[in-house]
Amino acid sequence: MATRIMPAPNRAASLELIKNFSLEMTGKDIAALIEAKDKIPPRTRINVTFLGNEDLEMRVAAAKTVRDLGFVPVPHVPARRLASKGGLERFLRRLQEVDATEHLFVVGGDPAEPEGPYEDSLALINTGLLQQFGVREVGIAGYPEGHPDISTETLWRALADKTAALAEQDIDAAILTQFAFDTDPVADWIDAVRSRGIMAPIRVGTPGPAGIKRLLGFARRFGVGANAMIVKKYGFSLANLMGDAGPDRFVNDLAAVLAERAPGQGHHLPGQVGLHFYTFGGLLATADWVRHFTADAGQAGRQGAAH
Ligand SMILES: NC(=O)C1=CN([C@@H]2O[C@H](COP(=O)(O)OP(=O)(O)OC[C@H]3O[C@@H](n4cnc5c(N)ncnc54)[C@H](O)[C@@H]3O)[C@@H](O)[C@H]2O)C=CC1
Ligand SMILES: Nc1nc(=O)c2c([nH]1)NC[C@@H]1CN(c3ccc(C(=O)N[C@@H](CCC(=O)O)C(=O)O)cc3)CN21
Repeated sequence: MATRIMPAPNRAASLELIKNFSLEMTGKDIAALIEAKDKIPPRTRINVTFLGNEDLEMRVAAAKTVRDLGFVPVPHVPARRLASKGGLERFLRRLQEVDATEHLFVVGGDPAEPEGPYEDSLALINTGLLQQFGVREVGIAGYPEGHPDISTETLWRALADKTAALAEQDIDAAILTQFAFDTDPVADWIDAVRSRGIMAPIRVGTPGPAGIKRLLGFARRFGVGANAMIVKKYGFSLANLMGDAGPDRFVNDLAAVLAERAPGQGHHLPGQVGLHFYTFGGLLATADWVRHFTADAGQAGRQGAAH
């Protein structure tokens, strides 16, 4: 694929894309969140992962801390990691006790085989339990670059089934994507989602600023494409594996590409698109990066207006 010339940054579009961003933390990032709290706008949505290396108390404590600090908790509920219906109800009840069930992210879960009764996130949505625990919006996963273990056809069918199931239960849906380093697949995937009549808000998974080796490590761990051309386009070179890389180019390029894709040129309106930052253990660095990027884009916009 010829390397597309990246469009000039469109500051207004970048500001539009980054406002109402969401963040992700793990159950081990409570101290980091407390340290970063003054750098994060009030009512920012903060996802709390449910990985194999935390326990129930940590996950509930993290969700409680998010709510207590004035942000909106979005706990992850990975279907395959729940051992029983009772376990799911216990988790949802504990989250409701700390006012953290309004927004959930319901995801399959990385285990190759389910550890309990739920094969996938649709099965969990179809239990009908979510409304009983006050759930108002469910985030579901999207894959602009596909998934290493799941066929693209299966992913499209799952996306359609989940959004339909949530609509039937009168629960709002939001699509949260796997992170990426290349904007072309993301813009094309957004077009494909809208062409299927799925209009749910999309939050594009974006790598927070982190060490290049760490970013590539997570890319490999989660099956995210990161070949030499793409990481160069993102802004770091495989030759130089030291130092940090931030998503400046990714955010500016995606915003500009989406702004260029006016309807009528064979594209669909992108609809509501925002950014979800995977902090990769760098919550404060990500919060700082967002503040500086937003200030710079705003300032450049004002200067531009001044010319
Ligand atoms: N932030 C996070 O925690 C994220 C996690 N993921 C991972 O992506 C995978 C799929 O999640 P969803 O899109 O919610 O799928 P899903 O639960 O909607 O399932 C879609 C289809 O893929 C199959 N499937 C689900 N998880 C699988 C797995 N681990 N291995 C093989 N097949 C699987 C299901 O049987 C179903 O047919 C999960 O492993 C999930 O943990 C994806 C994105 C973000
Ligand atoms: N397939 C898939 N599974 C996932 O679990 C997953 C994705 N994709 N996409 C992106 C997010 C990001 N995820 C993570 C998971 C762990 C850390 C992390 O910082 N782990 C550190 C510290 C230990 C901890 O906090 O758990 C580590 O070194 O593992 C970050 C992001 C989970 N997510």
